[in-house]
Amino acid sequence: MIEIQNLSFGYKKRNLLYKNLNLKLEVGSIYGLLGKNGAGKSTLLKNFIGLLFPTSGNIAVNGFIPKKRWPAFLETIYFIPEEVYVPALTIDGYKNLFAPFYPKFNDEQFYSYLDQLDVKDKGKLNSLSFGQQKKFIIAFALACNTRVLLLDEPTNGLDIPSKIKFRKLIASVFTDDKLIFISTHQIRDLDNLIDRVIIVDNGELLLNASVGDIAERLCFKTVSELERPDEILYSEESLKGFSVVTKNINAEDSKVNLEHLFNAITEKPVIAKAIFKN
Ligand SMILES: Nc1ncnc2c1ncn2[C@@H]1O[C@H](COP(=O)(O)OP(=O)(O)OP(=O)(O)O)[C@@H](O)[C@H]1O
Repeated sequence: MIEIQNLSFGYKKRNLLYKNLNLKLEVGSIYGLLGKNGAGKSTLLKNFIGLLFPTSGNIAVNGFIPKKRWPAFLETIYFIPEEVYVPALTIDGYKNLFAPFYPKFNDEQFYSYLDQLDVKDKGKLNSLSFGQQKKFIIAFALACNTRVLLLDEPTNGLDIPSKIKFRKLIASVFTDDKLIFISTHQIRDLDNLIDRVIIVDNGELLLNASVGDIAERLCFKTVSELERPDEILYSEESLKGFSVVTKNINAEDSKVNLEHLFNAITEKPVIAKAIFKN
């Protein structure tokens, strides 16, 4: 579990990126953190893992204060940064060196995930391509079986088949006692994977809601004409008319379109906040 109370963070004290952010993330969910370039997604993840420290406020992850970086904390969490680093070691060499830090590391799963992601043993890891290195780290991270898994732009550098395999793998390893937190601006890669959406913009939390809740409060549909513009949070011309996001006044069933949701929330943050209040 991750609990953030009144978090303020800035790379410079006088220029805060986050101001008084409050957020509670529970195990049993796959969260998608969405935000534009520079919105502060990576910064937030680095605060969770203790690579950056809050300017003020508190963060507790699995009951620990991340900035203390106690071994008992670090064995409960795995962070895959956007740019992964692999040393000049073989797959087995890497596993033998780093797996002992994670008590729940599972060898059999590790090799199976490597196989599923099509990562072949070709000598030293640093001679693999960027995408292969990333898939190697994903396989290792999943085999660690940590309670919290933080992934920063995990699909960057992955080809299309690998993105599909990644999604399948995440869905298959997920259990109710885990919290998976995926930050990305490649929204389509999270389709059908996440069950909670968090949107940040300008250091502000604009949305923290389950996909079910979003489908209850908003309606995603195609209309031939834009009849009541004031009820529309977002519209986009499409082949059959307009794809729109509206308030779900008539309790219609619709599938959440993450890309349109993101545009609706970031373009109309005040209206969106009012819709998702309580
Ligand atoms: N080490 C740093 N020193 C100073 N400013 C930084 C540093 N790292 C990031 N920033 C700034 O903080 C802001 C948030 O950056 P961050 O990398 O968290 O955004 P992001 O949402 O992950 O972006 P992207 O989607 O492009 O990866 C940006 O304005 C960035 O320039």
